[in-house]
Amino acid sequence: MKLKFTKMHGAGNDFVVIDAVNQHINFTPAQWKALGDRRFGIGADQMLVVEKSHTDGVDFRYRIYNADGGEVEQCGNGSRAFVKFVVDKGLTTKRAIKVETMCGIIEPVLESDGSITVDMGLAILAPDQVPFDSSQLSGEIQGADTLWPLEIHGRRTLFSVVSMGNPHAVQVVDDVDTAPVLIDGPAIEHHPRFPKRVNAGFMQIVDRHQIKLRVFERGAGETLACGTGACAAVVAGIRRGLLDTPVKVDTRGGQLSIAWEGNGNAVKLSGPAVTVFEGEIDMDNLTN
Ligand SMILES: N[C@@H](CCC[C@H](N)C(=O)O)C(=O)O
Repeated sequence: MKLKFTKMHGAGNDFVVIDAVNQHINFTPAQWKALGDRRFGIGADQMLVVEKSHTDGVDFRYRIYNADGGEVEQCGNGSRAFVKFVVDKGLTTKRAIKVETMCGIIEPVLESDGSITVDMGLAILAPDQVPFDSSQLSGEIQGADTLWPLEIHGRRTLFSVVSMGNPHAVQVVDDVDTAPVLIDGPAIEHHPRFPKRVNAGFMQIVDRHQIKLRVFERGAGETLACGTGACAAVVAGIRRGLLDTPVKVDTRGGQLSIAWEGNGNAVKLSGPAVTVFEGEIDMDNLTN
């Protein structure tokens, strides 16, 4: 089978985007993994699939597969790429689009200056819904947040746990450039207290409206930017009393902007979405 795809990125978090409105897609996890492979496939942090929604009043369904082939709930940078894709391909003429994801409906808007802002919905803060197993742990209170102590490679590390539909564990570090992201990231991702694994965020506070952030993503490794990771870090930083909305998030691939007015309000994410090239791949040539 020949598959048409578009290669895109949002602040260097890169995607293979597939139109499943006009193509029939039914791939195995091994095929998704093969597509995402940077040597044997196209290469991407995530594969994004654009489908028609069957829910009234909802424009599209958006499915997300990590580079390891697993389907996941949410992808913030991908949601901006998604909007650019459906508008550029003429799949919609709307500028405010309702999109169904595995964890609910998000509402991205293409602004008149071409930038894309996504209403990512509410942050989920109850540990068991992240999901995070906090049994027999005593958390430390900081501001309105509870920090959970976990032992990572013999060091006691304090985490905020936040779900943006997908799970995040955020820690504050002095310097993101020297933080042990590649060493501790896998240990945090697979820590037994996160039953669905977790995305591991390392946040350096620059000032009350700016952070630097690196994220070791579940199922993808360290990426150049993580949209939901940026949302989770800013929510954690505001709850801890370290940040005030809005917050600029500097990642290794570019800058994202996050606004959050506190409990009961949706998290808003803005940032770039870029098309790199279009292609076609013969699925039969993939090694899986
Ligand atoms: N890059 C993403 C998040 C993609 C999913 C994540 N790796 C997970 O497994 O939850 C973003 O921009 O949010």
